[in-house]
Amino acid sequence: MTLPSTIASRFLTHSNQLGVVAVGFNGGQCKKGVEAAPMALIESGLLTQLSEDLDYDVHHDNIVHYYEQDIPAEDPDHRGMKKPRAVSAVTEKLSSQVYNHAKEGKFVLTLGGDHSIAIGSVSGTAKAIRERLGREMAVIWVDAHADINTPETSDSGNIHGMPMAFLTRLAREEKRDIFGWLQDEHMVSMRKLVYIGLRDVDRGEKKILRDNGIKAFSMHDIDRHGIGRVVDMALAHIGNDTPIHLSFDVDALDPQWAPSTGTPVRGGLTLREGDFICEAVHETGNCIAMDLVEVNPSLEEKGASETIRAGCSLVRSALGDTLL
Ligand SMILES: NC(=[NH2+])NCCC[C@H](N)C(=O)O
Ligand SMILES: [Mn+2]
Ligand SMILES: [Mn+2]
Repeated sequence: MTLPSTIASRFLTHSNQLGVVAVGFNGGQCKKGVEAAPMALIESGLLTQLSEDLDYDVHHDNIVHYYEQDIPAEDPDHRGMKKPRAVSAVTEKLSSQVYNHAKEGKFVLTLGGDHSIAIGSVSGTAKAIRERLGREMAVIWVDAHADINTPETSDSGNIHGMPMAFLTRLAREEKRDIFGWLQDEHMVSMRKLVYIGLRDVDRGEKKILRDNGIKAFSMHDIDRHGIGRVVDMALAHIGNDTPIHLSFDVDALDPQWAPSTGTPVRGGLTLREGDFICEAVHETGNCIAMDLVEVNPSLEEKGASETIRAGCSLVRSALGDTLL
C-alpha cells in the first residue's frame, strides 16, 4: 500500500535524527571572522537547545572543520575566481560528509562559514535524495543576494557569490581540483530553485534569473504581498511532495537584526519574517536540510551576540520550534 503523499512526506527524514556539520570556512570571500561562526553558535547553546528542547538525537563529531590539510598552498586565481582550489577542496569534503548523514535519512544542519559552502552541502543532499528517494530536491535560498554569478559575470571573483551557478551547471569547470568533481547527481534543477528576500542582485545575475525563468521573491514582493503569501507562493512553485533544502544566509535579515555579516544590505527581513519562513518550511514536513551561513562575529562586534541569537532562532524555527 502506498501512503497518501501528505503522510508519506512526513517520512522524508527519520523525524528526530539530526546530523550536524560545522564548517569554519571563510575562503569564498575576503573578510576574516566568518570561520568563527559555528563555534559561536554552538557555544551559545544551539545544539543543546536542539536536543533538550526539541528532542533531536544530535549526531555531531564535535569538530569545527577547517579542512586545513585539504587547502592547497598554491591557489592562483582561475577565470577570475579567488581561491578556487581551496573552495573546491573544502566543498568536496563537505559534500561527502553531508551526503553520509542525508543518505541515512537524517535531517542535515550545516553551520557555516561563508555561503560558498553551499556547493558542498546542497550537492551532498541532492545526491542522497536522488539515491534514497529517487527524487529531485528543491532549494529555497533565503538571501539578500542571488549568489548565482558565473565566474564571468562576477565583479568580485568571490565564490560565495557563485554557488548556485555551479549547482545548476550555469557554470562548469572541467579541472577536477576546481569543481570538476561535481557530477550530474549533485545538481539542482533551476525549476526547483526559489529565492526569498533578494535586494542586491548584480546586473549579470538579473539576466540569468530572467533568461532561465528562475522563481525569485524580492523584498518588493514581500512588501506587496506580505511574507505569508510569498512563502505560500514559493512553496506552491516547488510543489507539495518535494524534499526541500533550505539555505539561509543571515544577511537576508535586515542589518538591524543581523549586523555582523560580511555583505549587509539595508531593507531586509525582520527576524520575525525570517523565523516565519523557517517555521513554514518546517510545517511542510518536506524539509530535509538547512544551511546557516555568513554570520561573522568579528564584524560590528556590538551586534555579534544579536546576530548569533538571530541565527540560533532561525535554526530552531526550521527544526520545529513553535511560538505556542
Ligand atoms: N553569500 C553572499 N553574502 N554573497 C554576496 C555576493 C555579493 C556579490 N553579488 C558578489 O558576487 O560578490
Ligand atoms: Mn547574502
Ligand atoms: Mn548568500
